[in-house]
Amino acid sequence: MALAADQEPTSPRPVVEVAVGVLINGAGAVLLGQRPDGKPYAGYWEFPGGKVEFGETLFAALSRELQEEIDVCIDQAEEFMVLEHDYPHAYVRLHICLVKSWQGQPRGLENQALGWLNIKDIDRLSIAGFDPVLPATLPILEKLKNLEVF
Ligand SMILES: Nc1nc2c([nH]c(=O)n2[C@H]2C[C@H](O)[C@@H](COP(=O)(O)OP(=O)(O)OP(=O)(O)O)O2)c(=O)[nH]1
Ligand SMILES: [Mg+2]
Repeated sequence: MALAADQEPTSPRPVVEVAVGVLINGAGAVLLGQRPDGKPYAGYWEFPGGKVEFGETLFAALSRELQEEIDVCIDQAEEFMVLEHDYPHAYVRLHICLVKSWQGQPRGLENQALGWLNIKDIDRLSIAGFDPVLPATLPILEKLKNLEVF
């Protein structure tokens, strides 16, 4: 018996692995960037990062992306959480790392705005000037509220 179109088995969507860096400074603030024009969800705030390339370790991908996007060289990274999200443009798996030590002053190399958000202001994103945030970035911010910073 033929299956109706909406019952046909669908091939799984490829998973796009993404390395995401949460830079935390000495004042308990995290760095967000605004997605540049031309990318899906342009204008939305996110943590710096991007797609892991074939054969790359997570740390190598994170180091490369943060160099390319915000011109910093990271000294270390700690795994913080992993989450998946099904966007219309891609099914992504985000590997989120905390970065507490880096070299250089962050600056937007893709003409993107950057800003430091104090963890205490996570419930006031709009007032703090970080609205809208990417849908899959919100659970990261939720978990950061529970972080014992210092
Ligand atoms: N960097 C980053 N990506 C995120 C976050 N939240 C979230 O859903 N994403 C999604 C959006 C994208 O689909 C994907 C990251 O891809 P990207 O567009 O940053 O990739 P990329 O830097 O390699 O950019 P490109 O070279 O492909 O243009 O992960 C986040 O907080 N940071
Ligand atoms: Mg990126």
